[in-house]
Amino acid sequence: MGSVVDDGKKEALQEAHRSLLADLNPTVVFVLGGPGSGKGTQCANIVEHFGFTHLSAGDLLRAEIKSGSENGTMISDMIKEGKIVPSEVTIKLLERAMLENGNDKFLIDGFPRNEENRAAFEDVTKIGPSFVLYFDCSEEEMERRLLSRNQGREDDNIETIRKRFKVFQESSLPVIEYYNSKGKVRKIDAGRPIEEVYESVKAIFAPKDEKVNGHRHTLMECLILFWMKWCRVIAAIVTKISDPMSIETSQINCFANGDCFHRTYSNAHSPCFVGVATPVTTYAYRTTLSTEHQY
Ligand SMILES: Nc1ncnc2c1ncn2[C@@H]1O[C@H](COP(=O)(O)OP(=O)(O)OP(=O)(O)O)[C@@H](O)[C@H]1O
Ligand SMILES: Nc1ccn([C@@H]2O[C@H](COP(=O)(O)O)[C@@H](O)[C@H]2O)c(=O)n1
Repeated sequence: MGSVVDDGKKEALQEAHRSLLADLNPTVVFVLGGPGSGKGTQCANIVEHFGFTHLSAGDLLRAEIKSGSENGTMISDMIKEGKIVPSEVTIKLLERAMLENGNDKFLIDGFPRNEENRAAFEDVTKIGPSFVLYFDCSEEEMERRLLSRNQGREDDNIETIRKRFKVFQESSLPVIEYYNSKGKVRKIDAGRPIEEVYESVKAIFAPKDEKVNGHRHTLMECLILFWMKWCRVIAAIVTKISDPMSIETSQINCFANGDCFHRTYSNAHSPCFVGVATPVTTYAYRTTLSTEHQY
């Protein structure tokens, strides 16, 4: 046990860390879903393509046990029982990991696991998630995955798995419902093969700028085409005035029909279709408002 002075120093250091983190004001995405729903697997993909840092609360707790910390035994006992470790411990680990890493975009996987986790994190760090990625998967499928995970985890046995499912239903789902009531949940059907799940994940993380720029660029193309066709008509009219016999009907037709411009943007799911029509061009833009992404 530390002295009062040591405790005071630790508190001051903790406060300094908090204020640094608040200044950093990182983007945080909470990644939630039942045990074995594929959170870690998909986080690895997101890290690779979207520059986030993956922080798994479970991994941090397991590392804390290995480090020989004074909380090690308590954490180990909780994990074996599938119980949720007190927020204070997990939040300190998360804060430290965020500061040490230095990135400003984090996927926080497996946290908040209950209402206490959620309220304490927001209260202490003053950070709210940009959104919550929720991997929805049946217990049957999750059980199958966990029993064949083979990573030597002490909690991947049928007895503990059942306890973890119960904790997820009773404590974690209400957190997802809380964020859903704030419009922050992006729900993914996680019962599909890894690549298919990632397609849905990707659609959520794809930078909006890319879509906006793509949109502008296409509109610009439309305007250029439109302008070029007017130039050709004007040229044809001028030619006709100067030499009435020289014009070919194709010069007029190409304006009316030849280069109708169709461009669609789509990514598979239920599309919302927005079309803008001009006399000579049709510009079509599809955005995906996949119902899957709404909780
Ligand atoms: N879509 C999928 N289809 C089949 N197997 C999958 C899929 N996603 C992940 N898996 C496999 O299932 C197991 C559990 O996946 P993962 O560790 O990503 O889940 P998790 O949600 O992070 O679990 P936990 O909460 O217990 O840490 C792993 O062996 C992984 O390879
Ligand atoms: N916020 C959290 C996250 C995890 N735990 C404990 O760790 C176990 C394993 O978590 P995974 O996300 O790696 O599956 C979990 O069952 C809890 O015991 C926690 O307490 N709090």
